[in-house]
Amino acid sequence: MKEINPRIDRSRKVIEIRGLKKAFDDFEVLKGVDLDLYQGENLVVLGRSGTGKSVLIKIISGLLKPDEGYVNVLGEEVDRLTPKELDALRLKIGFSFQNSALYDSMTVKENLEFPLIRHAKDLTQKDRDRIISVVLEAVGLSQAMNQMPSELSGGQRKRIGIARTLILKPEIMLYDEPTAGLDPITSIEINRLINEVQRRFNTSSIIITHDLTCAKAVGDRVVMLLDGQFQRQGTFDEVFDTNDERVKAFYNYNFID
Ligand SMILES: Nc1ncnc2c1ncn2[C@@H]1O[C@H](COP(=O)(O)OP(=O)(O)OP(=O)(O)O)[C@@H](O)[C@H]1O
Repeated sequence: MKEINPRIDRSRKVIEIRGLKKAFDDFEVLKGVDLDLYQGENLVVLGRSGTGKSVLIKIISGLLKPDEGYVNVLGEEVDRLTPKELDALRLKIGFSFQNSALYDSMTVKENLEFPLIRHAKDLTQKDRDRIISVVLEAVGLSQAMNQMPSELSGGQRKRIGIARTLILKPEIMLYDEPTAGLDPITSIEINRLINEVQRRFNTSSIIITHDLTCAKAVGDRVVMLLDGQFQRQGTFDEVFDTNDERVKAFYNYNFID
């Protein structure tokens, strides 16, 4: 069980969502979702496949428009931003998606340099080298600087993917199924890294997962999306301390200790 991060600032919400609704044709995916993410917090969103977790992330990042509701990210009402303002907001959000693949023809260093060249044009080569060293060290892979992605294990590639996301110093990290497809030992390493990123960079994160070992290891707070709404919220143990058969079924099906 994770010890709750003492540096969480509950007076500062980095994401605030109220009454969020989203339907596709007549299929209601989100039916009135309320969510707060506090500065420095790791919030885990649990839910079965198809419950709308990715839709929620896409709405937070402005890729999808809500039908109804209020979505505020880092003080900005996402729905009201111009495309340019939205681009600026997205630079403050780090996306670690399942399919955020590395460029196979580039070395690790070149992969990490790419977002800096694109989005931080004022930096000198010396600045870029320093930032790359810091993030590689943070993910424990300083020695991989000049390797090609094909020479790395799945877990190492995942770490480099997270390093590439961190390189622009995001205020919010969104992790979509961070342990999917990894063996249990590598999953534990990624869970540790998510906590390390929180501690070192003071980021606020949403972690979407079905992996209950991951939820328990990284979540300061856990919410469960069921039937289009957050039915349960609290610490991992609080969320599962219930007689709700749907929640018990999710636990029994997913938890491997
Ligand atoms: N652009 C879209 N058009 C139509 N339906 C969509 C669209 N995006 C998502 N959906 C539907 O919304 C529902 C929720 O999808 P979502 O991808 O958010 O699920 P999820 O909880 O992330 O699942 P998984 O864990 O499998 O990724 C699904 O039934 C999906 O088919």
